[in-house]
Amino acid sequence: MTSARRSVEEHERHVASLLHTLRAGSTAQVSLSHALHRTLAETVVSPLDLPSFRNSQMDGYAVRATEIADAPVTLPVQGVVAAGDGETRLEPGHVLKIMTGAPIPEGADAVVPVEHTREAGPGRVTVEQGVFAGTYVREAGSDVRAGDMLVPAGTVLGARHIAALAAVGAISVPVRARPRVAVISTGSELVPAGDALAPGKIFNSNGPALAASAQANGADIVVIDHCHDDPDEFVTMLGHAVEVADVVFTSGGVSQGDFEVVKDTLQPLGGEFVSVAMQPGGPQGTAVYGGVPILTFPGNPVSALVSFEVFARPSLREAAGLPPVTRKTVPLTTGVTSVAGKRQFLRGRLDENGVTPFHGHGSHLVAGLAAADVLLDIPADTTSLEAGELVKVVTL
Ligand SMILES: Nc1nc2c(c(=O)[nH]1)N[C@H]1C(S)=C(S)[C@@H](COP(=O)(O)OP(=O)(O)OC[C@H]3O[C@@H](n4cnc5c(N)ncnc54)[C@H](O)[C@@H]3O)O[C@H]1N2
Ligand code: MOO
Repeated sequence: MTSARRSVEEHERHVASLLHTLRAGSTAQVSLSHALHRTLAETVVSPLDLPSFRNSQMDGYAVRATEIADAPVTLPVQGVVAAGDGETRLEPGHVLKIMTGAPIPEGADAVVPVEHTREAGPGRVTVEQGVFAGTYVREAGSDVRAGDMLVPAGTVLGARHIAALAAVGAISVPVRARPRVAVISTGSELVPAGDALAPGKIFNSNGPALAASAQANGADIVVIDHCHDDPDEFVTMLGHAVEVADVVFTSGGVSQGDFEVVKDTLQPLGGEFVSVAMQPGGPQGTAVYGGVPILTFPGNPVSALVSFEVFARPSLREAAGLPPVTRKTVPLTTGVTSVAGKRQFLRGRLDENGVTPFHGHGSHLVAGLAAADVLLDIPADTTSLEAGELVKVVTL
């Protein structure tokens, strides 16, 4: 029998302490092409000035501003400087045609855009407007200086950070290691996609869903397996999983039936199986096997995902260096009722008017789960809320 009743908060603390091993904070060096969405483990300092040399912001003519102060002025064109060219020198009394990104010739101090000039016969141009020194010149180091911070530690790398890192020539970056997760779905009724659905059988949805949830929260999936209600098979599978994973998530086999493979195997080995005062996700278990923490989630698909959300997601995100999930407080569009003494996690949809809870509460409603974009978190001591009252929601 289930041994004890726990509040959600107590079980959260218990799981968090069990998963402290994930927070060792190891780092990995990954190539920049694999760094998207990873968390930077150390601050990256720019190894060079950006721009690394003075260059033109416009296609036009490099000039000495004092020589065109009385524009319109016609001057000989000394030549052309393209992007990628090396250093050049502007002779006094001349202009140099210049392209965007090309190095500003020594002696020049401004660029006149081509639109403000006109050709004045072979090799000559008339500059129609004067410019101040510095106009359309991108100074070396005006973006970042060598030795200054480019991207701080703890940044979850997006395309914009990759742009800055690539611009200074970074080949690889130090990132927080991803927690390695094993997912084992249990149940003799389960068949994998592609197999025939014989009478009494169902497709395994928890395995792919838990794996996707873990990946979405910074984890690498190292095992995804399915086990029949067979303790020997389960022990063998678990043994393989703990060799390669930092944490194992199981689903199913934890309540009060005759074939509770997870509970029946792990309880005699010191696993704790409790009833948590929440709905869905009441039957929960934890164990340590081969030194690796195991979280055993209930089998109903909604219960499994809500369990992940409440108990696993915070620790996984912390281990991966991802920011904590934020909760919003929003008004209800319709009233809700709730069971006294249990924290309810209702599925719902959020829009500009507030959150609309779904009315079917069954934990097997997996298609309904797909239609939800938030979970409403109704406190254990609340039994009803009116439309317009505020509730906490967490984005799925
Ligand atoms: N007498 C009692 N019966 C039940 C209780 C209880 O307190 N007393 N609790 C109910 C609640 S609440 C839940 S949640 C479930 C949890 O049961 P298990 O964790 O043992 O899960 P199973 O019995 O293996 O499966 C439950 C349900 O979910 C389906 N399932 C399981 N795994 C998958 C999967 N990978 N993909 C899709 N669907 C899955 C399974 O076929 C069952 O329909 O127990 C209640 N019973
Ligand atoms: O916890 Mo069960 O999750 O209510 O269906």
